[in-house]
Amino acid sequence: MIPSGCGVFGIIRKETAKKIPGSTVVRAIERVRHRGSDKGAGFATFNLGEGNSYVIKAFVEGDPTKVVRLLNEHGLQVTSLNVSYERGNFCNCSIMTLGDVNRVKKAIRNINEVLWDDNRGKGRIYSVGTSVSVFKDVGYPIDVARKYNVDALEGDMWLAHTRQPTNSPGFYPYWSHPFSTFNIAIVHNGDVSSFGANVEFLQNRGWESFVGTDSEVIAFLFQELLEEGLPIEEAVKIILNPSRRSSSLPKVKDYLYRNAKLDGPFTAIVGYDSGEDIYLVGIADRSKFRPAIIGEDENAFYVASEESEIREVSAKATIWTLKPGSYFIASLKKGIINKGREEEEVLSFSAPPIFETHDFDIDAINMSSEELNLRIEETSSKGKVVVKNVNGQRFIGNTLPFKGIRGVEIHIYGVAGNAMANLNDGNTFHVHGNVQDDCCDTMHGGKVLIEGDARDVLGQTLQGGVILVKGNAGNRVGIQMREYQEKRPYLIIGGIVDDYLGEYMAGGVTIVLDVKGNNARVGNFVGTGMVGGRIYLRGKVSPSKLGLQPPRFEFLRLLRALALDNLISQDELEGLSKMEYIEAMEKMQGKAKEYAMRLFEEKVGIPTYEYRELNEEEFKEISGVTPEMKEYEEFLKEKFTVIFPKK
Ligand SMILES: NC(=O)CC[C@H](N)C(=O)O
Repeated sequence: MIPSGCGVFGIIRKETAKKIPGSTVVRAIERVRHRGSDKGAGFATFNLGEGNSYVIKAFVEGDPTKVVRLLNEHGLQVTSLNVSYERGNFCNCSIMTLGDVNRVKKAIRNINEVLWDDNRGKGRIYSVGTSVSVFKDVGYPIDVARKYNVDALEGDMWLAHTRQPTNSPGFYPYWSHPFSTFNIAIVHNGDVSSFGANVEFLQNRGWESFVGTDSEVIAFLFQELLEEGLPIEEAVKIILNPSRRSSSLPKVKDYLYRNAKLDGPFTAIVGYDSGEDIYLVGIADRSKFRPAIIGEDENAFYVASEESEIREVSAKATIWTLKPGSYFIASLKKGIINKGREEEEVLSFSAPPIFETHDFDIDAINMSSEELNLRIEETSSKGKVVVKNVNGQRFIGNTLPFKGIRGVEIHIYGVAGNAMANLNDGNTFHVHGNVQDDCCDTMHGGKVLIEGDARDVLGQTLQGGVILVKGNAGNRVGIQMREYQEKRPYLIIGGIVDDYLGEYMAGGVTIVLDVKGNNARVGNFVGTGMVGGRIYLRGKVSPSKLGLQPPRFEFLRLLRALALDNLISQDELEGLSKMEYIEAMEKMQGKAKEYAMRLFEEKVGIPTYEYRELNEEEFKEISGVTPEMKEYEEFLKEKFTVIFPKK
C-alpha cells in the first residue's frame, strides 16, 4: 500500500549559474528519506573538464594493494593510494592513476572481473574518472553525506539516491547507487525485468562481472551504446524501449539492440560526461510505473521522484512531469534538449504552489508526516484547520475516518505528499498547490479541491464524494472507480491527463475539461476494461485513444489477412483501412468480426463513445456536482466525447 520505492534526484546547473553545492543535493534527497532505507544511498558529482589524472575508487575486501598491482599490470601508473578501513578488512580505496583513456576503460573492466571473482574477498571499482566522482555507502543519504563531507563539495551536475533494495541485499556498499562506469553514472527507481536479456547483450560485448543489483546494467548499457558512437539521444531511445506505437527507431536498429532495451518499471536518471559537455537524462518506462518530475528555474534543471525534492531547494521552479515512455535531456552547454513533452503541454502545468498564508493553525515546515497528522487531528475540533508550508508530507488526513471525525475543512498550502485524503469520508480538503501520487484513493465521501496539479494514480477505487483538480492530473487517474446505489463519485479535471484514465472503471463520472486547450488532451488507453460509469472528454477526442487498441499496423495486417481469406472484399479492405479502429470494428460482420474480436477485444474491453452535447439531465447533474463547477459552466455547454462500456 505504501507508495514507496527508491528516491532519485538529479540536478544540472545552467551555464550562467554557479556550481551546485553538495548541501543543496543532500537537502533535496533527504526530503524523500521515506522512499529509502538504511540499506544504501549515494551521490555522484560531475565537473566538466576537471583534472588530468584519474581517481579510481574501489571497495575491497582483503588486501587493497592488489588493486594497485592490477592497475600496474594494465600499464597504468599509480601516484597515490588512500585506504580507509570500514569493517574488519573491508576497505574503501581512492587511487590516483595516470594513463590513456582507452587503456583505463579496458583496465577497469578487466580488474573488476578479477576483483569480483577473488575468493579471498570481493572487490569493486565503483568510480573512475577525471570529472565523475561517486560517493556511496550503506545508510541513509545524510549518513553517506557526512562520511564523505558531500555538503562541502561542488558540481556542475549531481545525482543522488536513497535505496529500498528490491534486488540485491543492502549490507555492502557496492550494491548501492549510483552505478558508474568511467564517464557515466546512473540512479534508478524500479526493477529491471529485462536484466537477463541485458546481461546477455553485455556479455556478448565482453562484460563479465555484475554486482547483482539490477540497476547496474543501465550504466553499462549506456556506456556500450555511447562507445559505439551513438549520440546520447539515440542511446536513450533504444534503452527506453517505448511501446511500438510510439517508437521512432528504424526496424533494423530496433532488432539489433533488442537486448539493450530496458523492460519493467523504471525511472532512471543518467549523468554523462562526453568530454565536451555534460548531460542530465531522465527516463520513464512506457507504463510510467514510477514517478518522474522535471523542474527548471533560473539556475538549474531538475529530475526527481517527488515534487517535494525540487521544492525543498527551489520553491519557484517551473515543474512538469515525464509522460509514460518519454525522456528529458539537458546539457550544461546546450540547455534543454528534450523536455519529455510538447511545449504546449509543459506550459499547461500549474504555477508554483502557495506555501504561505497569514491565518494558519499549523506551520508544517520540517514537520514529519506523523506529527502533522496528529496536529490535524487535534485541531479538527475547530471545524477548520489551515496548514502552511506543507512539502511532501504523506497520508494527510488519513486517520480522520478511523476516529470518526467528519465535517472538517482542511486547507493545505504547498505540496501535499503521496496518499493524501485516502479513505476520506465526509471531510473537505482544499489544497492551494499540488498533490503528489496516490491521493484520494478509496474515498467514500467528502470533497477534495486541488487548485494546482495532481500526479499519478489519483482517486483509485473512488467510490463516493467529489474530486476537483483545477490543473492537470497524471497517469492512471480514476482507475477502478465504482458506484453503489445512490453513492456516485465524481472526478473532474480542469487540465490534461496522461494514459489509462478510468482503467477498469465500474461506476461514477469522470470529466476532463482541458480549459487551456481546444479539445481535452488525454493520453492513450482511456477507459480500458471499463464495465460501468461514464467519461466525458471535452471536444472531439480521437477514438484511437480509447481502450487498449492494437497498434494501427497490427490492425491493418489483420485486415489484409481477412481479405486474403476472402472474409472481406477488396473494397471493404480499402474502406475499413481508412477508418478508426472502433468504427471499423462496428462495421465488420460475420466471421471477419468474430476473428477480430477474438484477436483484439475479448481480453480487454474497449469502450465505445458518442460525440455530442450533454443532455439536460447530464448538464444538471454535472454542473450541480459542487458550487465550484460554476467556473466551468460555459465549457459544459460545448460538445463532448462521451465514453461508456459497450452494451
Ligand atoms: N526500490 C527501488 O527502486 C529498487 C531499485 C533497484 N532495483 C535496487 O534494488 O536497488
